[in-house]
Amino acid sequence: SIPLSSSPPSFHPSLLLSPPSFHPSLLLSSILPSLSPPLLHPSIPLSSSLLHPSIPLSSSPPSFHPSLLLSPLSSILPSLSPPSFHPSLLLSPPSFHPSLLLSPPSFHPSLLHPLIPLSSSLLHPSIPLSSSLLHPSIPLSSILPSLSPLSSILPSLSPPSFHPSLLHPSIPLSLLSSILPSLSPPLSSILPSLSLLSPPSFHPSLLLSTPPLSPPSFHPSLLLSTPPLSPPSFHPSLILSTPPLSPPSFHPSLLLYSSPLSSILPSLSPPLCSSLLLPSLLHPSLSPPLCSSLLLPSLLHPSIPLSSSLQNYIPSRQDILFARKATKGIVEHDFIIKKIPFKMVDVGGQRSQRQKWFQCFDGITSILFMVSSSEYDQVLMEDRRTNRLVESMNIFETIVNNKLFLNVSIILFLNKTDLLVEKLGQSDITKNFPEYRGDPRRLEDVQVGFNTQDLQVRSNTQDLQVGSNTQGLQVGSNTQDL
Ligand SMILES: Nc1nc2c(ncn2[C@@H]2O[C@H](COP(=O)(O)OP(=O)(O)OP(=O)(O)O)[C@@H](O)[C@H]2O)c(=O)[nH]1
Ligand SMILES: [Mg+2]
Repeated sequence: SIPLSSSPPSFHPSLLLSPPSFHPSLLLSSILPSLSPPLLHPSIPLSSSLLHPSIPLSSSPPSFHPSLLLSPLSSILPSLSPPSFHPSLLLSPPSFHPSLLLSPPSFHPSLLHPLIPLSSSLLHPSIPLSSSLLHPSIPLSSILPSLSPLSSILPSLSPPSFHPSLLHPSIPLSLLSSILPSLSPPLSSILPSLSLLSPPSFHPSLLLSTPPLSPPSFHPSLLLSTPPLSPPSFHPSLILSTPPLSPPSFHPSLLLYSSPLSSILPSLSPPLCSSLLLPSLLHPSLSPPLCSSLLLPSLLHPSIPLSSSLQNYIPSRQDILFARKATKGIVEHDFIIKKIPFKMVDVGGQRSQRQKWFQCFDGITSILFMVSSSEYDQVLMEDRRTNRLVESMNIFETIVNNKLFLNVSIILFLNKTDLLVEKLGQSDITKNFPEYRGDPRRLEDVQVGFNTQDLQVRSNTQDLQVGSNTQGLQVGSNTQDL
């Protein structure tokens, strides 16, 4: 039902064609019902039996020949709008080969493209993964019973047929991981066989409910493996480590809510809400700037046409607060306070952004260093082995002790106190910081602990002066208090 012409530039059919992961039958079978004209032209003698997953492909090759795709194509070409589709994609030998129809690995994340309805048949005919699974407002627990066949299917599927990508990021894995142990056979017995299938970027250990995955510290970005994602070219296929595809406008960080979603997704418990991956952002019909910064729960349900629900949308203040857009590049803000001009330079904190910092260091008078105090039990998106707070402390230590900044005032903000308060009751800080000696449940203790002997950031010349106030905590630079 979504016109193909609406798809550029984020979607490119070549994504669907790259061997060996693409399987045309999977694609066509899933979109045929919704795309009658122009993709499915009656004059294309592509037999439907070829397209239906329930019919073994092996039975169809005799009746299929690529030339079947060629002749009638000319009649539909005019209706396909470049550049999102080019007939050569269908014709050129490297991209398409009939052998792809015969023995491909059977799943590719491009099949998850929003243009393609995520139907159960798309995944595997026998997996009743309904599209409603994608809607976060529907408790997964009510659907999970129907997932139970997963456990029985896993062993029986031949290796190419099952792929961890069945765990689409839109499915909160933390939910799955809490349920899967109760499945029979247990996940742990399935995992060894998964490891046989795993492409480089996936490791079954990601599925285990060890710290990174257990709520509230689970974050779907952990599924994206350790190699840094290089914005702006994220595509779900990166999860499977196929060569990076480069649609221009998508980055997984766009998907990450750092604010509690519980208020807008009341049926999900807060820890899970805080880190949902939402597929709606993948939809190319979302136009910037909405596409880059906003997510609407109403957009998530596949039955709601994205284009229509967006038409009259005006973001509320709450929507804007919930938005998350990672800073890329260097963003300057000029403003005047009491006739004094200020220039604020905002840089991104992700590892890939840090090499840009040095460009801004000349002539600065002050550094505001932001650290999420609530992330003491979380790991980096770029490197799931590194604790976020440890990473922040290390960078801060480097900055604060750098001779370049001898006369630069430095303010350390430990923000997200609200999340810290929520988290202290649930996640013991001593698990990540055994040297911490205070009361792990007392906010004041933990806040002071960030700055005193336990978690202190020390200068190499003298201890830092530490102050605290009701708003937050400040740490003086090694030359002056602030
Ligand atoms: N709950 C809560 N959320 C906060 C707080 N401060 C910031 N956030 C949220 O944290 C998310 C990340 O904030 P950003 O301003 O994008 O963080 P950043 O440090 O600029 O991130 P980069 O640009 O990637 O370096 C946003 O969704 C903010 O709304 C806070 O004190 N409490
Ligand atoms: Mg930023």
